[in-house]
Amino acid sequence: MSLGSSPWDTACVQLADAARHLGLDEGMHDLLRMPRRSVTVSVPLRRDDGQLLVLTGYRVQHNLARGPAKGGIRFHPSTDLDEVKALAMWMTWKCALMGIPYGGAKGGIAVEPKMLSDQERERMTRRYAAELVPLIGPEKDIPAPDVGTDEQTMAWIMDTYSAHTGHTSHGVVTGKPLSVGGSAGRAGATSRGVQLAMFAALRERGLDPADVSVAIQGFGKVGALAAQYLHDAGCRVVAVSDVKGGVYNPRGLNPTALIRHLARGADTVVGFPGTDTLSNSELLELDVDVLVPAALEGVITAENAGRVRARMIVEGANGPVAAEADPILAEKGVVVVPDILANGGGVAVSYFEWVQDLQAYFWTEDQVNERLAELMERAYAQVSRLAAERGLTLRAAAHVIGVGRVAEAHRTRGLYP
Ligand SMILES: NC(=O)c1ccc[n+]([C@@H]2O[C@H](COP(=O)([O-])OP(=O)(O)OC[C@H]3O[C@@H](n4cnc5c(N)ncnc54)[C@H](O)[C@@H]3O)[C@@H](O)[C@H]2O)c1
Repeated sequence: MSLGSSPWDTACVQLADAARHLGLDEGMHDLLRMPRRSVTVSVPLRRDDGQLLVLTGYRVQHNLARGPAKGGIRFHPSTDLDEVKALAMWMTWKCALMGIPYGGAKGGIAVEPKMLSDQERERMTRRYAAELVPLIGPEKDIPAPDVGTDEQTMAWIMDTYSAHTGHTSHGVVTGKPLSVGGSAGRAGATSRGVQLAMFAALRERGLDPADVSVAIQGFGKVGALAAQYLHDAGCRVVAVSDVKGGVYNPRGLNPTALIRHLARGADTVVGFPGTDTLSNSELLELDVDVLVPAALEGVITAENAGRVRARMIVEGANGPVAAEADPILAEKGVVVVPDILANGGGVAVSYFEWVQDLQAYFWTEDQVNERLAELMERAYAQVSRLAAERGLTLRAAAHVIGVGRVAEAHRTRGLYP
């Protein structure tokens, strides 16, 4: 397969590599590539000024062999079916790698949520959720937050679904507020997982996490808390960015102060006192020990991979490294801790949330964090061991494990009819 740079191309190249390594036949490879269901819905929205705006929404259930579909919902202007298919495929391998009983899904609406009022966002979310009612449910497909969505979005989806089914259904979404069946520890879970994966990779190479410098692209739900946790653990977070640009201080930033700055109403990290401004592309090429892309996919490509100076990339985002960039990074000796491992903490605690919802019995934050650490450390150890045994990159090993488990589930279940 030729190397491409779209998210779907990248996902297909990664699957093809794993399929080759596992010796899967062409039929199984096709079965694993094709999304099980792809739905495109029209999302008509009455704006506050009375105008009608018709948006396009998607939900892709990539694979259901290991359990109900699981994956986030994204509100972003560049969301399209190609992107959602890729993100859904990565969810399938991620859930399998993390050892949790889910298939993979993803959804989204092509929209800039910041251009909508709170009321418009609520009406849009509820209409989209209503279109998905026949598809989603605690035993069928369980959405969660992603780029441009949050706890409140999940509460609206849960409420809309519950209104349609006639009873309160906590387990239909995860990443909910605590007041409606959310889990302690979910908000920080992806970022904690990023930290756990990063520290495991550093320690394995004899590096002390407290000695490393880090640059983080994306200062949203994943990036901001990753900055916070890494800073608290002693790392020097020298640069962070958002869609408007980045800030840099070689002596280290104070993520707590930056988060407070945004909470007080600033709409970007750019201009934060005591920092220099830098662009997103400059951030990706900084001379740091660890780079954490935590924004969108495809930011490291064949064009800029050669200029990456970080020794390690820990993928907080899904698909930030295009397939064509992977061999360039490997050649340079850059260790890539891949998305399906590094950001698997989010879906791990989503799984815990769903388990708690189904049992209507809730855990403490310490219990959640302890079990998250167990799952992350187990997945990291399995990937690292296979990579060492077979001379694979961490990404290839992670895919071999994830894809292999899904293929095994298909073989065990057999084909209907
Ligand atoms: N939220 C989760 O639990 C979770 C779990 C696993 C993986 N992820 C992945 O992590 C990534 C970030 O998700 P999030 O939930 O933090 O989203 P978010 O919407 O909370 O934050 C996204 C951040 O990226 C920035 N951004 C957007 N477009 C950008 C661009 N073109 N260049 C630079 N920065 C840009 C935004 O300004 C914001 O700071 C995504 O790839 C998502 O799929 C999220």
